[in-house]
Amino acid sequence: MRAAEDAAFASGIAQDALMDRAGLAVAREVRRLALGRSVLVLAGGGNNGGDAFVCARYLRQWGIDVAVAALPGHTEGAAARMRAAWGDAITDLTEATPRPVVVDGLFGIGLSRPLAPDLAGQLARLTRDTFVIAIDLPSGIDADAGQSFDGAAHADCTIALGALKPAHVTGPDAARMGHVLLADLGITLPDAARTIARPVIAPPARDAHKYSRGLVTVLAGAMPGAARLAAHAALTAGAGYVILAGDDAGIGGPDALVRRPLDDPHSLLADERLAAVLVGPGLGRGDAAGRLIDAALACVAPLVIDGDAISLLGEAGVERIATRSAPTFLTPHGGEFDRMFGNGNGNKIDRTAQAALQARATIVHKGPDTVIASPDGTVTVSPHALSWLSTAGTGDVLAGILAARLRSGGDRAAAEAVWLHSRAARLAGPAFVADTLVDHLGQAIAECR
Ligand SMILES: NC(=O)C1=CN([C@@H]2O[C@H](COP(=O)(O)OP(=O)(O)OC[C@H]3O[C@@H](n4cnc5c(N)ncnc54)[C@H](OP(=O)(O)O)[C@@H]3O)[C@@H](O)[C@H]2O)[C@@H](O)CC1
Ligand SMILES: Nc1ncnc2c1ncn2[C@@H]1O[C@H](COP(=O)(O)OP(=O)(O)O)[C@@H](O)[C@H]1O
Ligand SMILES: [K+]
Repeated sequence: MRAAEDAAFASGIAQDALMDRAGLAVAREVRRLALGRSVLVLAGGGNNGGDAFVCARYLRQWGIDVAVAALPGHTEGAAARMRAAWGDAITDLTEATPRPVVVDGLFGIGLSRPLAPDLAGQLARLTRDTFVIAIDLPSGIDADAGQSFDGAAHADCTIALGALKPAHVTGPDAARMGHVLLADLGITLPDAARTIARPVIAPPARDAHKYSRGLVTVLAGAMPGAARLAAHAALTAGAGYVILAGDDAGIGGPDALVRRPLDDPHSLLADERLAAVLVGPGLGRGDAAGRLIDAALACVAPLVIDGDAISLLGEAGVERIATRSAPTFLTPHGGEFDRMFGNGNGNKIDRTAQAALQARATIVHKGPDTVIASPDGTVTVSPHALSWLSTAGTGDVLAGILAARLRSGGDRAAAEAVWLHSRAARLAGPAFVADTLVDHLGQAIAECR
């Protein structure tokens, strides 16, 4: 964001003009959300405070009852000019009284340390039982989502300026922001990371047949129900032909699934028509599992590695995956990710992007803030999954959808799969069972026109 702002300034946009855009964008939302209630604007000493003074000035101009409480500020620069342009009463934070709507313009991306306890106390006093609108970020939150600080503010609505920052979409503080709105400041941004969007999925070609649509083989292990769930999801998400291979794979599941024994995995996986192989759901962690993983890594088809297979491969697996000739996709939850890539520093976006480069694989790092990173540097974040997804088996369904999308989705397969999975969860409503997700995939796909 700072680099993008500097580039905007270098191209001739004045800092005051940019701050005016920011403050005006916030003021418009405050006017809309305040519904005639009186407003208290809190302004910090930096540019976040500058935005706050601009916001207060517009609100006053529009006839809204607005008061300002501020921290001491710089004596020069754009923020100081905005403070001067306010030209009205400013109270000290300690003397301010709460109002029904509070605009938090104390700190944004310039926060460099946790809030001091007395400041955090004042903020808590002024924002308790009020409707809080945060400028860029609730004050006290680390924009890079690298760490969580005590005493940070919360908001009912947060207006992200120019771009979403990592903390808006990932990490524990995303839950403190309320509804996040993005204000376009007209700044050109680098193509760093994107949030997920509804994909476009075309129907099969006129001359499609089951193999052209994709033959998917799912390897079953100790808990065959999980593999069956994944295979059923693959079948429903658009694969032409799904083989469920396992010694105990014959019971249950749709009749359209083709069952095969797993006595010779190498020859099973040598089929040139394979669009994808999936290993991991319910695999178990014994010797048999290790042999299946070896066979899967050795095959020349695109490979999805999930669950137990990721845990079994662990750190030593990274190099083995990186040297595969065909594309590899990993779908770890947080624990599995750490087992393979370590519990390093940095936010989830950076860690996942780094892991994708290391393993030369596309990583779908799951959770409430699923991050998809590809070895070509592309990063997509899915920040709004339904928390009802936190139930056993939903990951197996995702792995199956991904395996199905590889043939037609190519580079976009992982984002397609995550979107369809998330959408199916919404369609399934609250408190669903993982199996039910599969029933809603058809509707989710129908929406992708
Ligand atoms: N560039 C632009 O023109 C535009 C920028 N925009 C806006 O600017 C925001 C970023 O502004 P910013 O960089 O000035 O930082 P900001 O968040 O106001 O805070 C920094 C001040 O707080 C201080 N400080 C830090 N931590 C502290 C703590 N715990 N407790 C106490 N003090 C602490 C720190 O001083 P320090 O002590 O660290 O030297 C510094 O004085 C951004 O989020 C967006 O709203 C938009 O208007 C578009 C135009
Ligand atoms: N709190 C949550 N909010 C949104 N999505 C979640 C949450 N917890 C888990 N999920 C999603 O549910 C799925 C769970 O996968 P996983 O942990 O592998 O479970 P399992 O192995 O039992 O299938 C993932 O797609 C994950 O992103
Ligand atoms: K703020």
